[in-house]
Amino acid sequence: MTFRDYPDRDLMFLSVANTIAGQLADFLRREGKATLSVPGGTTPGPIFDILAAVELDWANVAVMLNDERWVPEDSPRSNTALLRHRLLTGKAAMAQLVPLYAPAPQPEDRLAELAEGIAPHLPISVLLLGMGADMHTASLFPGADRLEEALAPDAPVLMALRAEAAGEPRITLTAPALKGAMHTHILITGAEKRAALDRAAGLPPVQAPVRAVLDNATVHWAE
Ligand SMILES: O=C1O[C@H](COP(=O)(O)O)[C@@H](O)[C@H](O)[C@H]1O
Repeated sequence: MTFRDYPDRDLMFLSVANTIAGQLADFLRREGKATLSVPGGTTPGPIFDILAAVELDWANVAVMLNDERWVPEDSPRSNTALLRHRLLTGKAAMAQLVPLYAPAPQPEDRLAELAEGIAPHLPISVLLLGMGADMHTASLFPGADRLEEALAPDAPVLMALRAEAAGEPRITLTAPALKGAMHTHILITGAEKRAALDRAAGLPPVQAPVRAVLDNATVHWAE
């Protein structure tokens, strides 16, 4: 793991967005396409704002979420809505959204077709992850009903999980899909998450799911 701390959040957002844009540009130059996978939640919005204004061949960038809360897009909890409003706009409006949600009562109802949609866009070129103070990343929550399966090396790319702390049912990329990414960045803010990251480094992934992706990640932190 590489750890970078920043004097303030604005500097961190700018620097991480700049790094991601550079890595995407490299993929586009070498392969003509790239996949960017990103978190939802409260932390990444400013990075999305910066990226949306960057000049890139966005039409050849597939953008997907690492995980989604099983709520319709008009819910304030929808990670897809966040993506549409903050990232897939401006210069990035041409990017291709790979959906992680489709209307249905339960994620299992649409899991197979959503996984099929993701498959052509793997491995992920650039992965940006968030982390909760409980050490969950994507929707791999400690105590989730199928966490051990989702952490296993032979896990399917996408799974539906439920955890008390998660609120609604979740759909999430599993550990092997996340670990297959070519570049991995974890974005965290505040003292509580920094302490959680330190704790996670000494715990097994089943207790601290973020541990599953730490080895090859660059962690970006600002107070
Ligand atoms: O529920 C989620 O939480 C994590 C962390 O979110 P934050 O609000 O603490 O930044 C996020 O990475 C994940 O994508 C999201 O679904």
